[in-house]
Amino acid sequence: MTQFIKGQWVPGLGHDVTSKNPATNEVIWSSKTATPEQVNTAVDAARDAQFDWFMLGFDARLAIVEAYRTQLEENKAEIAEVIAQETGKPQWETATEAGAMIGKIGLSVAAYNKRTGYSENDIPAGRAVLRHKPHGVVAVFGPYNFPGHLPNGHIVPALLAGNTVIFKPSELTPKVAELMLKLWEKAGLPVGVINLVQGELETGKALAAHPQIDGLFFTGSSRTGHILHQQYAGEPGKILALEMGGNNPLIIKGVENTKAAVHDIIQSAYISSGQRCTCARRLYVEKGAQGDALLELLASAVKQIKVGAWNAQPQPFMGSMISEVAAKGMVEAQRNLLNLGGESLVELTHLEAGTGLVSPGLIDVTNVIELPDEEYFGPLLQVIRYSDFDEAIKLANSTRYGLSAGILADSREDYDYFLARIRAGIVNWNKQITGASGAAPFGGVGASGNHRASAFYAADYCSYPVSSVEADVVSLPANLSPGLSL
Ligand SMILES: NC(=O)C1=CN([C@@H]2O[C@H](COP(=O)(O)OP(=O)(O)OC[C@H]3O[C@@H](n4cnc5c(N)ncnc54)[C@H](O)[C@@H]3O)[C@@H](O)[C@H]2O)C=CC1
Ligand SMILES: O=C(O)CCC(=O)N[C@@H](CCC(=O)O)C(=O)O
Repeated sequence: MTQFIKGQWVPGLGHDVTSKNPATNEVIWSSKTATPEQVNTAVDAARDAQFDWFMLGFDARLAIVEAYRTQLEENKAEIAEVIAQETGKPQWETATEAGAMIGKIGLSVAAYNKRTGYSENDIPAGRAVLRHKPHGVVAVFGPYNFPGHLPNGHIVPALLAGNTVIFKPSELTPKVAELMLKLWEKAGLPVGVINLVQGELETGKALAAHPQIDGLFFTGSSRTGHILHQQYAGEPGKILALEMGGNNPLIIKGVENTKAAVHDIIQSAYISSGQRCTCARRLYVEKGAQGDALLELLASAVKQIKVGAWNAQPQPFMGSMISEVAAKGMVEAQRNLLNLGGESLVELTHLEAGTGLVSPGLIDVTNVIELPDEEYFGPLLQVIRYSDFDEAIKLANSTRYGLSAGILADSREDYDYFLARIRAGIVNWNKQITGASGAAPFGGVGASGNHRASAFYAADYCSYPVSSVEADVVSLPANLSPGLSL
């Protein structure tokens, strides 16, 4: 029973699917996909539930969302364990993901009030009132890398605003989604307010193309996001929020504390085995002795990064990648860069056949004439040596993406210069470029998004403003317009 449709757990009527622990290849979940007909039923259920959910009012909706928070708190250890088992991320890391899911409730309430909510201003003989209304029925598509936190970041604000939801998680993380829905059910969510449809492309396509969807909130690859963007062309009435990938640059310039810089680089490029949209992919290091020393220390530290299963003790820094296919994809990406003239500083290797376990890689691509502008979604950092700062910034900006970017530099002037010129939605100074705050907007420009930032600004795409000019009774104005007499 893996689909949650109209308040009932029902079996999928499509084909068989399984989910595996990528560190051991052990099957941890199996089921059948939701068919397009089941997607229709889910959308109908969400439509039937929507007006009553909205009319409950914010406080009553919030009470249910708060009950969900209690469920998250009480089941935090289980959530962290299921995420770890299904994604391969180490437990220390998935504990922070479970914590972020809990934190999302308070942040979403604050964002609802600050970004949307209700306000009024007195005007002559009346008032101007601003309210926000939900779009209606929205679809939420989640990625595999944060299978709890990122869909949660769409679902919670969508529900608070009064929308109803059909959630289509990544086919690689169905077990996490099932657990989330069980917690919503326990929180007492009314029938039809959230529906879960599990499946692959067929399920996703049926949902995205459904005529009764008022909006689609997507976090995933740029490739899929672009398909959805084309699909929604000519549909101005539907809200589409796309949170996509990046080919993120990190520049190093004039840093005294090399060890600290190496730490920030590792946290930027290798956390979550490089499977974060914010991860640094391109590292710009000045030519010369200082840059050489930094790279030497970096290569040595990268070689020492511990990789292991999600539950290994002591805990590794990097867990498994999501699948063996993803691991092989990274080996292939490295091979391509070597063929183009790259020089391996630390080789990325597939550690164990049948698993997603890879060691982190570092590759110097300074001599590659045409560096592919691709997001290699794994632990492979490309190094580019530069001669002057303007060149580094120009190279950093030579991407169609624009999600995150950073500079490690002891000079504030250098940061200001970089900040003014770099094109990205998240720009950090002397901090890792991963681990964005949910109290800030989160989104990129270019091929990284469609200007619908998420996190604190998710409230914005979950409702539309309704402006009213109101008076309690119909009254004649003190002065009539010229040419009128009554
Ligand atoms: N900007 C952001 O906030 C974030 C972006 N990402 C990006 O997500 C990617 C990794 O996640 P993945 O799960 O591989 O993304 P993906 O694009 O493969 O899948 C995302 C979702 O879309 C569905 N889907 C795929 N093709 C579809 C189609 N043609 N029609 C409808 N639905 C379809 C999938 O089943 C899944 O639910 C990376 O590129 C990463 O950078 C990940 C996390 C955060
Ligand atoms: O949505 C939020 O609350 C903040 C955004 C966030 O958590 N970003 C993380 C993960 C994004 C990813 O999947 O790569 C980050 O910046 O590391």
